[in-house]
Amino acid sequence: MKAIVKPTNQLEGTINALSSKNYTTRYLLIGALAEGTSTIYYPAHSEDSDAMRRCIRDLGAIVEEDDEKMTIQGFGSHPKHVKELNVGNAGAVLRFLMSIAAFCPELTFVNTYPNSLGKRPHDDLIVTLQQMGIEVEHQEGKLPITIRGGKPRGGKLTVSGNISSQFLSSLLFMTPLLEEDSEIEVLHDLKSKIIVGQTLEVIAQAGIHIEASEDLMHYKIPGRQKYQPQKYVVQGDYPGSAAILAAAAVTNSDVKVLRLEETSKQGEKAVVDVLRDMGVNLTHENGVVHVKGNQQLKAGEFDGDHFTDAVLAMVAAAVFAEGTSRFYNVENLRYKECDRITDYLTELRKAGADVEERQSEIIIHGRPQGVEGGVEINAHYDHRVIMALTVVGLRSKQGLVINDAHHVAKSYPHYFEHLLSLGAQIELVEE
Ligand SMILES: O=C(O)C1=C[C@@H](OP(=O)(O)O)[C@@H](O)[C@H](O)C1
Ligand SMILES: C=C(OP(=O)(O)O)C(=O)O
Repeated sequence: MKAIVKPTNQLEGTINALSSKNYTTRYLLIGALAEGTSTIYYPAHSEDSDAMRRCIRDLGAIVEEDDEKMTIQGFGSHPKHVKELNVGNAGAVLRFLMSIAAFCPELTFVNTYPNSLGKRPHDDLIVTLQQMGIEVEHQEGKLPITIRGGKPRGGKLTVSGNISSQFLSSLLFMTPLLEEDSEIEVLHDLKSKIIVGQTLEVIAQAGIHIEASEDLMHYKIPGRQKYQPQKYVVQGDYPGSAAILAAAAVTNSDVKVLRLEETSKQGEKAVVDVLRDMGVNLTHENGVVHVKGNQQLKAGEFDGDHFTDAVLAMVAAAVFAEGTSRFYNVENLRYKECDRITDYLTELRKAGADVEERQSEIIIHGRPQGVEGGVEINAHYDHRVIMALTVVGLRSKQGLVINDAHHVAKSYPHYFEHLLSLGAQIELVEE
């Protein structure tokens, strides 16, 4: 699908935020790891959450659903001994399930997105699985990956947090099910640290006990624990909503996004403060973010690691700010669906933005008068590139054509529909 994004001066209306992808994948997983029936209310429906649902089904969970909820009858620590799993393009799903695969005799994760997930590194988790006595066959740390498990060992484990927090989260989900107690030490830095809080939150909801140090770098995990089946309610998704809020910020707008809890543990909640710092007129009360955009933004400097999945949307807003903005501590954006620094900036430059990259920084010299546009954008298989470039297109002089825009469905299948309902000028062309 192609998205033809036309200059749009005004956005107005109210939308319900999509359901959180990251909570949905987590609840599906811990539902599968429980023995008994768990219920998830308002689960996300996206390619990534569907990938987790499909994989836990393949591994033996029984999943039923209606319009409002899903029920999952889990397999506990005894997944079905399947030979192959296809996680699509979902990094978190792959990495979370690589540890669970250690309970299977031989399981191969296939490579169906060679140009996206197929390029992402998983070495840091492979090293830890090997510490547990698991044999892993891989292509220099990349897919396809075969895990020969059976009886993973606990004990003293280390994992690097330099590239991704998903490796640590994966181990936190799995180690409580081991026979032995475990201790995990995180080596180097821990990127996207904030999202580990979501992992610990949902694990605790399922009655699992983990002792975490305050800096989230050390963990003590008693073995032989059982996930309890529970009822979970999925909150609204900040990373996806960040793009809608950015679109409202760069246009003349009166836009409300509902279901965005002020008390959420999602790091991307920070976008409310980021936009406020950029001078955007907004309020956040009773789960509603209300933006009254007037196209006047000012530049700022932000530690992007706190809101990793919303950095691209905030950069898109900064393209139209007065002055030079800097998003620092974002090197691990290079290891996501595409290189979200080099690839994203290539597309922004085509659109007419004035941007610079460092190894771990994005610098934007704002153009409050707008950018030229009038070009075709390569989506690089990345939903967040698509969403962010759409924001830029709305404020461009000649619009933008975003190729392969269907990849938006990785996290936010209704993104364009939501923008259209707010009055955005977008034409979708099936190819
Ligand atoms: O744990 C998770 O569900 C996620 C962790 C983050 O990845 P990194 O830890 O690789 O930054 C985030 O970007 C991703 O969308 C989801
Ligand atoms: C990076 C993302 O997801 P994942 O790592 O799970 O593929 C994302 O949703 O932006």
